[in-house]
Amino acid sequence: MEITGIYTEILITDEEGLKELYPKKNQEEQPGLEEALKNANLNSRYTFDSFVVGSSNALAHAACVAAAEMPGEQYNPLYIYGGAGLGKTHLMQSVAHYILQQNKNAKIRYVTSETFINEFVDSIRNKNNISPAEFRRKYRELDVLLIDDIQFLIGKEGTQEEFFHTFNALYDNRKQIIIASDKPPKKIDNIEERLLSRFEVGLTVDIQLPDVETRMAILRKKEELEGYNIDNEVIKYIADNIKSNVRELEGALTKVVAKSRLIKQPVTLSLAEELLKDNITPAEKKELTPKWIIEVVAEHHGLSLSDLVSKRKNKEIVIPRQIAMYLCREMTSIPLNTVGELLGGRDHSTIIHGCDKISKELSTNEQLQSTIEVLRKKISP
Ligand SMILES: Nc1ncnc2c1ncn2[C@@H]1O[C@H](COP(=O)(O)OP(=O)(O)OP(=O)(O)O)[C@@H](O)[C@H]1O
Repeated sequence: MEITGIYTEILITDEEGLKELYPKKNQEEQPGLEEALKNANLNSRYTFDSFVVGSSNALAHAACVAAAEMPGEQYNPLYIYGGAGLGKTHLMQSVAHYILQQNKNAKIRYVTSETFINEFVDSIRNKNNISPAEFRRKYRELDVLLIDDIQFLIGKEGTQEEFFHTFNALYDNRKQIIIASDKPPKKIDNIEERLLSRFEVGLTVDIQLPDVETRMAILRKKEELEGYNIDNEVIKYIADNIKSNVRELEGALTKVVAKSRLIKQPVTLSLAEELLKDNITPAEKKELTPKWIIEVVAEHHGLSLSDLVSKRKNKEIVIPRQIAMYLCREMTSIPLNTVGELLGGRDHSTIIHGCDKISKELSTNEQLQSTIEVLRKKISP
């Protein structure tokens, strides 16, 4: 962390452990395809089959399917934008994978703009035995070009010029171009008008943050692909709490599974709570009021507000209700009568009883300790 500025976790395992963590499932490719994927610089796991479609990415997915079925015909260029870790690379590579499945000899290349820049600069310096002419040929003879993180290329004068000509050569020959970026073309700083107008000839689609149903489906898909077997309550917990992007969502599941295998224990809700307490996406910061606390507690337990304040006395509701009482007492100085009113008109002694019950339980119940810790973070990040 001190050196890279990135929070990194290191997992020490052996070959057997690795096989268990990453079983080779669904990775058998037909002969020749694997090599074609490698030559095109593609990750063989990024396919339409492994991509979960939800409302946040449906349009981008449909556009990619159309581009895969009729490359260069309909949406050219296809420009996909959205935040980090939301599936742009996965989706654009799925198009290439699909095309290669139809024709292993299709000339396809996936590059980040950083690689494009480096290769271009190397060719000018005649490094790696590639001349500028060869560099040009390599890109201008492609059937499909996928270029990721285009925002980093804009403004780099020589490279931008080179890219412009590459773009024109491919476009004029009706070759498919797919571009990914963290922002729409118009929002890229210093983008030249001539490049902007070319990007805008095609289709621009965005990918948004997935909703909770899509997050659940993504976790289920990962579980299926990796051969995990995880309880629904754990999947729901992760989907409810890791909202920032899909990369983190997948990382959370891997972390929980890895830990459970290391300690040779099943994946349980309390293990997930314990491990992920620093990863949960904080709720939007709001004023610290009992109403806010009650809302967060209800949402955390998958209950509606009306359930939490109702007269119902089943355990699934009573415990979260008492947790809400306890947190209101611990985190605010609002009179308990007011808390009682907010919790469905309960009297002072009921609130004291609920708070004391949780306090007592906390001294021995580790799962409750970790729930309270997570809730405190969500309430007051
Ligand atoms: N809808 C989805 N279904 C299945 N997996 C997904 C989905 N969206 C994203 N992923 C997975 O999330 C991870 C991150 O996705 P990806 O690298 O494509 O994001 P990105 O938008 O290109 O991010 P960045 O801008 O940081 O490069 C990948 O492992 C990818 O497979």
